[in-house]
Amino acid sequence: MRTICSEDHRLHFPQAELHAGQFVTPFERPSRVEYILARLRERGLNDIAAPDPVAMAPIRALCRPDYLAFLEHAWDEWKRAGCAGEIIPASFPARRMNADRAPTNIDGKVGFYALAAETAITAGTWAAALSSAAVAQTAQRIVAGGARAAFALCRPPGHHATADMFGGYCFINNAALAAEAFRADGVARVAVLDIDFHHGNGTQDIFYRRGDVFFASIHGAPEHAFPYYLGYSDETGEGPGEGANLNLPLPPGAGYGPWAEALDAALARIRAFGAEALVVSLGVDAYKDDPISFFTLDSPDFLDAGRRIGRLGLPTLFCMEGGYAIEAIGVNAVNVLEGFLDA
Ligand SMILES: NCCCCCC(=O)NO
Ligand SMILES: [Zn+2]
Repeated sequence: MRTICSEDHRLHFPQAELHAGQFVTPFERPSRVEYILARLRERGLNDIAAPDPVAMAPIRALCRPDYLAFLEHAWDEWKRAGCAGEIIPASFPARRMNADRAPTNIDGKVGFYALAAETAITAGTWAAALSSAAVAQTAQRIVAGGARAAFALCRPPGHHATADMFGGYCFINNAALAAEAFRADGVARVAVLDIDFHHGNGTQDIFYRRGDVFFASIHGAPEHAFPYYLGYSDETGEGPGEGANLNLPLPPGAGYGPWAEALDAALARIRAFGAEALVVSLGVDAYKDDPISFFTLDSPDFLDAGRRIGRLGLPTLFCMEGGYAIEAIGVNAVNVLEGFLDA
């Protein structure tokens, strides 16, 4: 299995993340990639390459133009406005306010395009987000070209990003880009399976009214887990997308038993949907020692999960999402890949 990874992920490493009322070193940090690369090499998965240059047209097709312009120019505008620190959202369009018009003021614009306050933007964030998108695009082309699977070692992650919002450490939705690329390649029905602990609200939002891309997510119940405001089981899609969205929320403390049942349910629905290609939003924050999550999966469970996904028999693109138990992230992420290859 070929892995695609860009060194430019290092351009995004904010000084701080707002967590539990304190500014802490961000959980989503460059060393995550190092641990995964080390484990890939340790397990003989040495086929690791840099991405092709980013293709902007698919990103422009996925994201709203004003949002992309915001991401590209936010840092310069922020600095021109005399803001001393990194960009952190502070004012949001709240209930019964006008969420359709972006302010001119950069502080207002930041909150307009943000879905949460933990994710800072720095001077290098735009370039890093584009490099992560290029990683997903390049890995998708490998699968579209006939490979059984490929691993897009994306950083920053993407599954919380919508067409017009960033947050949850995400800026551009890499998995959605890959699903759209499969569609553009002529794959009639594509499935996105999100096994990150957190609901992939961005991916859901992007495909919610679409019947050609099936979205399934296993995640911490939204009444207890970020992103909180999407991810309920009664969200089943709208219009042409009715029935093409499957949320499988699980309660605090859920272990591999119920999690694997949810996975099997998702895989059965993906099979019934008739998917011809699969994108896996590969977050491993369902791990028992993850610092910001509440499932209790252990490392061998990720091997079994990979096997179950592999038995679907679809061309599969793995897009790295979350996972913050840094010492274990390599084992857990690569276990999914090895389980898949073993299926
Ligand atoms: N309090 C913010 C939590 C962000 C979670 C990001 C993530 O791992 N998403 O998959
Ligand atoms: Zn996550």
